[in-house]
Amino acid sequence: MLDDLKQAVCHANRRLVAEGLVTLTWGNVSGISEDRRHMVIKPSGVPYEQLTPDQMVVTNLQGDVLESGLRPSSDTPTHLELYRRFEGIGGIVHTHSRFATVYAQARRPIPCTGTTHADHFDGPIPVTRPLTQDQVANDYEHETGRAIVECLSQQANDPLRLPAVLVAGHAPFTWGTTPAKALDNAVALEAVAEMALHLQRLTGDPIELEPYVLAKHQARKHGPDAYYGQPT
Ligand SMILES: O=C(CO)[C@@H](O)[C@@H](O)COP(=O)(O)O
Repeated sequence: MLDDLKQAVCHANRRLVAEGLVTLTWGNVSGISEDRRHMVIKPSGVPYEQLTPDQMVVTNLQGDVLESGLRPSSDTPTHLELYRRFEGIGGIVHTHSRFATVYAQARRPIPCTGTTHADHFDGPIPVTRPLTQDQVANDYEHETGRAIVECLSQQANDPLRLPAVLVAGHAPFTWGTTPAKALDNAVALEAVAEMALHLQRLTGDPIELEPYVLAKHQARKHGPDAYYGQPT
């Protein structure tokens, strides 16, 4: 069942290590089936180098495990909240990559300081509201997902044009139309977080990119007349 998706999700999880985005097992990648009835996610706490496609866990969108002898990622309910709310999302990545996590734990958005950011993210990367003690005690991972959904719903931007959020006190989530694209966005997020922090140290304050340069970089890469890269 879902062999191609299991392959893609397993490959993206192993890429977390290759891209330097994870320490120990602090991260996970999932993907959703084309009919949006099933999610495939890595098993919880298994070292990435040991992961194989047949160990990937298949759930329905209510979170019932349909296939695998292993427990799914502890963040499964968070991924599911996002898939249920945003139809365009096909893959999700969670990491504790250092620089993006520093911003999440400082509870500060990552400012859009330059064109590198503008190519990937249509504005600053927002931070979720903190969870209450009750939410953490009773339904932690679902509530994390709900806080992400709420944060995105408050943005004017299309979630696929702003494919990242910082969970307050925790770490980043990114997404894309596929698990591989969600992973690319996690790589880009970490790069822009590192640059923003260095810039802030260098200049005292972050320097925000002019909005018209941001708009141009979004349009040339993602707009109807995009000319960045090759036609697909
Ligand atoms: O965020 C955390 C821990 O703070 C978890 O996402 C991380 O350790 C990965 O957990 P899983 O192995 O996916 O259950």
